[in-house]
Amino acid sequence: MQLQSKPLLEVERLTGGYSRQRPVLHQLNFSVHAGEMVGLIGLNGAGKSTTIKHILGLMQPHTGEIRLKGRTIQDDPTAYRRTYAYVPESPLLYEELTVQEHIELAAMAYGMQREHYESRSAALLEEFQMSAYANRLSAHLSKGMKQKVMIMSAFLVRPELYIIDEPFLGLDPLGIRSLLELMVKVKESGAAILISSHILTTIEKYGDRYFLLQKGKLTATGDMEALRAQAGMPEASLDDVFCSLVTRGEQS
Ligand SMILES: Nc1ncnc2c1ncn2[C@@H]1O[C@H](COP(=O)(O)OP(=O)(O)OP(=O)(O)O)[C@@H](O)[C@H]1O
Repeated sequence: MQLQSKPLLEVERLTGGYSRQRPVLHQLNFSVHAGEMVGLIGLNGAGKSTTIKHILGLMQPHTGEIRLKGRTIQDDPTAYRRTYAYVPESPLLYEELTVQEHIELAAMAYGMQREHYESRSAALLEEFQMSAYANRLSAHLSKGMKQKVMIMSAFLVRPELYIIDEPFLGLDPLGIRSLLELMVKVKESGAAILISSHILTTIEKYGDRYFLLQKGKLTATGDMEALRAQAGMPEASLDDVFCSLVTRGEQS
């Protein structure tokens, strides 16, 4: 893949976390380009969600800088936030709103025109087998259905960057397939995807590059070939490379 010269997302020397006395992330440097899917991988507690919270602008870096399309969240908070859509690990919905109302809310937050929103939302509801539930209150949805609402809201607004945190666990097989197909489609149309997941066999099939986080530090980055080379395992799967690299990291 030909990478554009200017990355969409730039994370520079990011040190951050929940208290300045005990940072969780240490001097992270990475970038994500338009048209690529990057997998953020690491053991439980490695710092994946904390990294994502910093990128979303929910947490302030202790030191370092995060830029989306060249600007920080301080430069222009609205423009910064409209560049990405976020699918959280656990669905966060307003219990008293319906599926359709949630999707509408996302459209409004991103300033979408009504005609775009209506046709796209109908297509997404169909794709995720949710048309029959469009008017159901979110309080009455199953866990996977709630997750589908978050996914549909993100894909509705067609952002330049999708930030997706562990999406595969609550979804049924058809939902997973729909999500993966959509991810391929938006990537082909030039969007970037930063996805965090422990389901490495799936990530390996779709990812262009991977960032391996260990105890808040980036210990490996690159495509499968680069990771295999670092692990000294020329034919290995991402799963095997991951296990080998993290075991060495935990012992060091
Ligand atoms: N709200 C919080 N307050 C204080 N420390 C936290 C908080 N959330 C997470 N941490 C700590 O930050 C570190 C990184 O956690 P994080 O949630 O980023 O890991 P993760 O890689 O996303 O893990 P998982 O794969 O389990 O989701 C852990 O040591 C965790 O205990």
